[in-house]
Amino acid sequence: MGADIIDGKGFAARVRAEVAGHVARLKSDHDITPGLAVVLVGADPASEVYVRNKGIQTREAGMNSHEHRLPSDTPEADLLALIAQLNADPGVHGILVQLPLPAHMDAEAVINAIDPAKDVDGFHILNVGLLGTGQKAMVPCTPLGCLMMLRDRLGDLSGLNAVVVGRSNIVGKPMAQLLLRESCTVTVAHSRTRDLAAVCRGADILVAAVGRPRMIPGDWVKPGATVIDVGISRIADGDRTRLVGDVDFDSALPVAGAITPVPGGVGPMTIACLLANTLTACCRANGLEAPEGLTV
Ligand SMILES: NC(=O)C1=CN([C@@H]2O[C@H](COP(=O)(O)OP(=O)(O)OC[C@H]3O[C@@H](n4cnc5c(N)ncnc54)[C@H](OP(=O)(O)O)[C@@H]3O)[C@@H](O)[C@H]2O)C=CC1
Ligand SMILES: Nc1nc(=O)c2c([nH]1)NC[C@@H]1CN(c3ccc(C(=O)N[C@@H](CCC(=O)O)C(=O)O)cc3)C=[N+]21
Repeated sequence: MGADIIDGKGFAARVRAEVAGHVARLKSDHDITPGLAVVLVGADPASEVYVRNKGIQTREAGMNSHEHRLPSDTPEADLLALIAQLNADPGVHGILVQLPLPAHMDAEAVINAIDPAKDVDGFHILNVGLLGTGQKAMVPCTPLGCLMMLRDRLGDLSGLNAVVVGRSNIVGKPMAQLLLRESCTVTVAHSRTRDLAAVCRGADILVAAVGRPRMIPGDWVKPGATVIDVGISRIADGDRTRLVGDVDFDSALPVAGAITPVPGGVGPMTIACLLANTLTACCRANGLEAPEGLTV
């Protein structure tokens, strides 16, 4: 026995192909090409990799990619001016400002300056409120990707015990909202949670979004549970480095029913969902129905 390894990389490739199909039809039927603008402030090497991958995959899906790189000492007013320009640009349907931002910037103010209809990260307060009240929202990419994998694996999620470890605005909280919408019984755990091991052992669905390498051992996993590992940490491995998740994969594998690997799990789905959200935003901006299955 042993868990099925959920192939996020393969799943993401299928989602991107589906997006590309819709993009081609938007072009042929309506002469519209979705456009995604990604803004990177500063030169964090990990962010550079993500932004480059996003650009490549955006173009592969047939969309226009607009990359804006600003120096780390850019005044906040200049970033807000760029956002205003992108908000007004009819060729830009999605705007993503890579986080974290430099400390001198007010990330909340920056995010809330984005036109909510173009907020493909789903971080704007309007989208957070729409999601929380069950209305049509832009849904954050990482939780959306996790939900797609869970639905694919489990079908109906209603009544299942879901534990989300982590309560950030970008992963933990929106993940909990989505699971609640699916009628799971949701527990959100965090750094103050008492007896996290016992809480995790009750989970039919365990989503780990903490950022502490391999903090969840196999004996915290309920036998047969579906484990979604969002965490990505770079650790030393001899004289090289490698990526690991929040879950200790080797000890969880014999216990879980299914588990996402790191890398190759949630990460690729995040980018695929960013493209899906850009397509959704573009359709809605043009008064067209967004394709089903690519959003909630
Ligand atoms: N695969 C992907 O596409 C993505 C991956 N990530 C990765 O996911 C991870 C989480 O990211 P993010 O949500 O932004 O992180 P944050 O640092 O914003 O949040 C971490 C959360 O983990 C909680 N936490 C910290 N220590 C513990 C502990 N010992 N026990 C239980 N909970 C704890 C914190 O609790 P408290 O609130 O009490 O401080 C907090 O709620 C990171 O590794 C990040 O790199 C992030 C985005 C996308
Ligand atoms: N506004 C904003 N939106 C984000 O969605 C956002 C962000 N800021 N800041 C940083 C985090 C992190 N993030 C990842 C996306 C893809 C992978 C990914 O594709 N990972 C590959 C590995 C990539 C590698 O090898 O480094 C994998 O897990 O297989 C990881 C992490 C999006 N984020």
